[in-house]
Amino acid sequence: MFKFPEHQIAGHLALGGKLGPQIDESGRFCKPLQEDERGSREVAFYEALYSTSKVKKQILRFFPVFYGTHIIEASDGSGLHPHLVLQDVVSDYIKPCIMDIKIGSRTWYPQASEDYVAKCLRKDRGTTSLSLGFRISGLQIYQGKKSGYWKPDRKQIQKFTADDVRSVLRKFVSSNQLGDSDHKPDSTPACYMYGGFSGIYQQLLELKSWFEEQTDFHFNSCSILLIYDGESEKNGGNPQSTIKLIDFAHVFDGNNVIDHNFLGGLSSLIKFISDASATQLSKPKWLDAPAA
Ligand SMILES: Nc1ncnc2c1ncn2[C@@H]1O[C@H](COP(=O)(O)OP(=O)(O)OP(=O)(O)O)[C@@H](O)[C@H]1O
Ligand SMILES: O=P(O)(O)O[C@@H]1[C@@H](O)[C@H](OP(=O)(O)O)[C@@H](OP(=O)(O)O)[C@H](O)[C@H]1OP(=O)(O)O
Repeated sequence: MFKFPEHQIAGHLALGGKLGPQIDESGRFCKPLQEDERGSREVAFYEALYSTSKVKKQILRFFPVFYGTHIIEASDGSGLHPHLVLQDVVSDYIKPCIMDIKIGSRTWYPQASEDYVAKCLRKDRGTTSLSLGFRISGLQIYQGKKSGYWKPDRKQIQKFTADDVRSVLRKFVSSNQLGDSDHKPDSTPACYMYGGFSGIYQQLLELKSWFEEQTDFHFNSCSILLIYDGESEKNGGNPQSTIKLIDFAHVFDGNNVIDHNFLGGLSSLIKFISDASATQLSKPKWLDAPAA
């Protein structure tokens, strides 16, 4: 039984009778193949990723597991349609807090048409892509039982300035995240999410060291998802924060050249995250102390 992914925060949505992703109860995320070259490029990328022995397991864990393609009923009622079958990367989280960050100061690619380049350039200039090397495409933050999720709409997110991005990154890990902009986020638990040996910050550094070497792929217009569990954090449990790369419709052969666009954007994001968590990148001892 397929349903609309309630925790989808960006991209094409199946809402309102449109063609979009669907999930099942076994933890699969089925993304419809776009009928133009974007669909075939994304499949080709996943096949290449898993067939090349060059990509180590340590790096593969930053991608959703790929289960091939499957023909299922499309969400728009148009009948059978091929879908990418992926791991639903948020299905294990009770209250997933998610941020979709599109990496790169340019989202167009050299092979694209003039119209497409112009469309991307407009967006890159109109958002923080050009100035910061990345932009936030979507987010949701769990604020507790009473308030539920803070999930700003697409239009609001597209207007984020560099200062908004700074503040949202802090808010993402704050203990009193409120949608209300007058409220100063308290980023006390930043050390849980961003820092620590296996936190988001360390994972991003690991990913960066791969990008400093890999020349097989150029990741145009891809996103990194930052994910943690808002519920287990509140209960003081293991936060299981993670990063996942997604959206490979514009990935091309790297032709033995470093992907400077992605690497630059990723380095900038790391700097912003490091600033957001300020001096709290390593877990202080008092956090390990048993409750009195
Ligand atoms: N494997 C996955 N598991 C869970 N959620 C996912 C997964 N892949 C994507 N998503 C959700 O769907 C959103 C959009 O994903 P994606 O960018 O792949 O779609 P798209 O329609 O190609 O986007 P765009 O229109 O930006 O090109 C993500 O922000 C995330 O919320
Ligand atoms: O509609 P398309 O052709 O699939 O292009 C989408 C585009 O509509 C979407 O913009 P928006 O609807 O969110 O404003 C782009 O997302 P961003 O806002 O993150 O730029 C998608 O990236 C476009 O898809 P693509 O990248 O394949 O051209």
